[in-house]
Amino acid sequence: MEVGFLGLGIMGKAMAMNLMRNGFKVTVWNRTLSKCDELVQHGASVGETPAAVVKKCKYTIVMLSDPPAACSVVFGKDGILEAVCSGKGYIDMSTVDADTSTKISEAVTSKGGQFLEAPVSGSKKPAEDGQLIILAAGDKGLYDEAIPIFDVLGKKSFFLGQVGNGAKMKLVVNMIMGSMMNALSEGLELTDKSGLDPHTLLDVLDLGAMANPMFKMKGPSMLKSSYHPAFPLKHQQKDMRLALALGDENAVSMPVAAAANEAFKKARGMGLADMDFSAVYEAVKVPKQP
Ligand SMILES: NC(=O)C1=CN([C@@H]2O[C@H](COP(=O)(O)OP(=O)(O)OC[C@H]3O[C@@H](n4cnc5c(N)ncnc54)[C@H](OP(=O)(O)O)[C@@H]3O)[C@@H](O)[C@H]2O)C=CC1
Ligand SMILES: O=CCCC(=O)O
Repeated sequence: MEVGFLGLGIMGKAMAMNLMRNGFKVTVWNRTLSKCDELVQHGASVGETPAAVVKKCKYTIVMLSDPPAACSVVFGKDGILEAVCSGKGYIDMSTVDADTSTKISEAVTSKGGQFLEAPVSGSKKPAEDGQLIILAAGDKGLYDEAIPIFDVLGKKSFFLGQVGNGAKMKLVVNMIMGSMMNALSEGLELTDKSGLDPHTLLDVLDLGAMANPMFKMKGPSMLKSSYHPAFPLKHQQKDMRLALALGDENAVSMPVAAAANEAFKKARGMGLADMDFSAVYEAVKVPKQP
């Protein structure tokens, strides 16, 4: 099966490579075109523009940073609206809000194309290993056709109904994740400042009901101040912002998430936007006395 892939950041590169390893022919495009080179070495073709990719491929997958990026490849010059038509499937796997997804869906379907949103849970390693969790919504026919793609990219896919539902579910999941990361950061700092060993806290947490892969994986590197990005902090803050807007829309008070968002904003202000989201620990730490 031939698929197009737009967006070769941390996730897109891993996902496109995985598709190629599993026998898919892939045509890639990235705003910074040089990022296509490594994929070309592994057998990918390059499309000069998003429109050129859609023209060539029956299915096009998109994995871009945020709502403005997702919109730019659709509505911009040489964007997919210039090529999408009946018989073309457009699958946006970026994390965006429901309004953005709906706007893109309406534009694609008005040209006769099919649209599916399919944001994912799971980070760089699950993307490399085909172990993502796919939260799809939109055109059920396209979802069924895309199952061979999702089977390679993920360990489980959910079809959640109308466009917007996948985006909302993803934002809820990441809102919880961001709040948990803040709770862990505060716990590590409190342990340290109380004269206890934060490594012991990680051991205790890992043995009890709060044990989880995220604390187990991120905790030790946080204690080394090592924040090589798997999930960039700027994207986690974007997700908190979009989740809080969803809470606003539905009159759901979320003081814990709001406080976590403030910590991610503070971390961005400290220049940590491109570090892993666990770098929020630096924003939570009590400043050392001179
Ligand atoms: N990293 C993770 O663990 C996970 C991320 N996600 C979500 O997946 C999406 C991608 O994440 P990730 O790969 O980490 O992000 P990266 O920051 O690594 O990559 C972002 C991609 O978006 C492109 N881009 C940004 N702005 C524009 C624009 N205006 N026009 C065209 N292209 C643009 C970048 O192009 P360029 O190379 O030119 O900058 C790059 O290809 C995000 O929505 C994120 O929230 C979801 C699950 C896990
Ligand atoms: O959106 C990013 C999610 C990262 C993860 O699920 O580990």
